[in-house]
Amino acid sequence: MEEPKVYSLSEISRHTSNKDCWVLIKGKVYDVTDFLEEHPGGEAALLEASAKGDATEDFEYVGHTIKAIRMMSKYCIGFLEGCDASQDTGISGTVKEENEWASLAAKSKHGKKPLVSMNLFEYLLAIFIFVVAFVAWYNLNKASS
Ligand code: HEM
Repeated sequence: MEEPKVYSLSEISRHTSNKDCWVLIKGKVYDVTDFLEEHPGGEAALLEASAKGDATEDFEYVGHTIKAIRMMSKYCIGFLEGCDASQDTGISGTVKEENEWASLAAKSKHGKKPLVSMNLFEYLLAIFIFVVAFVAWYNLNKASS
């Protein structure tokens, strides 16, 4: 099997243009030149992250989906020297889920709470208030007839 290529930081820092763009994420080096135009987060985000030296923080801050993580292997060209190539870079643990229906249902696009959101205690309290109100209404009705 072919040995993974190992690059120094100074070598990686020579590839920061839109004609030749590498990004370093969690010790892995990605040649994203062909992906610049397709990147849903825009070309500028990748170029800026590339110029920064280590794009890990920016990449994680965005919170890429599993779909994006799967795409990455296609662009991986090697490792930063000193990084253990056999080690799991752990990127998958830092991303948001691909299927975001559950979280979208829980909060709106702007991070606001949904209009109706109750926990068990609130449910029981609502039922209790309803029962008390019903009993009071029933007793009042009975007394007046
Ligand atoms: C090989 C590396 C990368 C790949 C394959 C990749 C792929 C993707 C994909 C598929 C998306 C669409 C949303 C998703 O599925 O998560 C996305 C969104 C985005 N990416 Fe990347 N990305 C990479 C690196 C980076 C880096 C280094 C940055 C630096 C800031 C970045 C910034 C963004 C931003 C800002 C968005 C838009 C997020 C949004 O609108 O919610 N990406 N990327």
